[in-house]
Amino acid sequence: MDKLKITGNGPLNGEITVSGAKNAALPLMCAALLTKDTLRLTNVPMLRDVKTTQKLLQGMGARVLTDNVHEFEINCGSLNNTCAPYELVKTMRASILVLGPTLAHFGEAQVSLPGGCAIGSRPVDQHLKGLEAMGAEIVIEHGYVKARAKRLKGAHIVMDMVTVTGTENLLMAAVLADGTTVLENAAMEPEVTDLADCLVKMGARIQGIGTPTLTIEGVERLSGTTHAVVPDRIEAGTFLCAVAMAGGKVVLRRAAPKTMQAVLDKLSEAGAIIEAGDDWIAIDMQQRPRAVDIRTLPYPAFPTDMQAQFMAMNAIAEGSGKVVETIFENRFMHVPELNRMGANISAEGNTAIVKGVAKLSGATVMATDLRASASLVIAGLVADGDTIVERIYHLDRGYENIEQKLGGVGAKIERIA
Ligand SMILES: CC(=O)N[C@H]1[C@@H](OP(=O)(O)OP(=O)(O)OC[C@H]2O[C@@H](n3ccc(=O)[nH]c3=O)[C@H](O)[C@@H]2O)O[C@H](CO)[C@@H](O)[C@@H]1O
Ligand SMILES: C=C(OP(=O)(O)O)C(=O)O
Repeated sequence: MDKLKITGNGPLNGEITVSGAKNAALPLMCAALLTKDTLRLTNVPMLRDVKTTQKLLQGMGARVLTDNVHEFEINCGSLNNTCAPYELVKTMRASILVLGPTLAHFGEAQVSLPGGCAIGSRPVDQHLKGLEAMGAEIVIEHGYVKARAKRLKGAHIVMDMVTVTGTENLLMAAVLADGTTVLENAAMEPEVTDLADCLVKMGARIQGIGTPTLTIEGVERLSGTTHAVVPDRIEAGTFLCAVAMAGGKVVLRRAAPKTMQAVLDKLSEAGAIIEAGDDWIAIDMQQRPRAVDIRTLPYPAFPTDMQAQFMAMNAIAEGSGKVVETIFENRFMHVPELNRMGANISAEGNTAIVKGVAKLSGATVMATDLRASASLVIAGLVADGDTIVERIYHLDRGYENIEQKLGGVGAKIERIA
């Protein structure tokens, strides 16, 4: 299994191009299930999760053409199977995103229940509750969600909590429903907005995009379109943390600074000089970072997907920072691994206190989720000696060419097969 070897190598300088967002690309690929026409997506990141979604759609009978760089053409005109099997769902929870569009377009869907994962139990009750409110008959049998509805009906749905994929699933279901659906307490994440914008281009009628109340007037059919995936704010944030830790001056190209204000504010608070234009962000860091307090919350507040990376930054910062994780109940797996590298972090419940140390020391570490793995990679950039990050298939789920991108700005990082 591949590993990454990272050798602490001083400041980072140069430019990095940000990829399209994983968390936007996956629902957008599933949106192709809503039309018989071709959906053409550009700026798709080449990631393991994208390949898994491709396999999932192909297994259902979709035709998927890709240049294997960043473009996909997906046509679900001859879909012959409405099932998402356990073998694929277990490797990628986002597979649940086929449920809403498949049910809405084909009148039935079977999706393996995703189950828990390393960061939490992650139930999908809100997805199911919303679809039932729209008239779907749902049973759970043999580990599968089996849903049926001749045509979904518009409904007024108030979600119990802010759920990103829950909002996306119900939005994709509602666009083809009979009548008007109101989704309240909807997620406002930029990836939800990106999906909604693409659906509108396909002919959907959606009001309130980017707000917590989405009003969707169902239409009879949607058509194909071309859509560019929004830049990945989490990948961009990860690189900014790396520079905040290692020092240096880096410009991120093809970024979307408007989608990451909370993260940019925290980096400024840590002492980084941040400048940004429409599609670029420059970071200049010439000092040791100052520790910052963070509390994860739904967008536009600080994202849970950046919590581990900020924990790594706090680990070598001046002072101490309090990190509160309010989204997932088990998202501190990086704590013991960072401590193995010499960090001083104590965690209890959903709160971690990070006392900054002057230096980390390289070690062999591993993580069982994506962002935890990313935090270990950037910690390795500032540790003495070599850090070996094992089990990097997690990283490959969400980062495109991370070793080339960081290597391009001066990091010493290599993949060991
Ligand atoms: C593919 C994708 O976009 N993944 C993102 C998405 O995950 P995902 O959409 O799975 O996360 P949610 O926003 O749904 O989860 C938020 C919280 O709600 C809970 N919940 C959710 C649905 C539900 O039916 N019942 C329920 O209890 C979850 O367990 C969690 O505690 O948003 C998360 C929160 O920003 C991010 O960390 C993930 O990177
Ligand atoms: C938790 C994440 O992804 P997923 O929802 O795909 O597990 C993530 O991107 O950090």
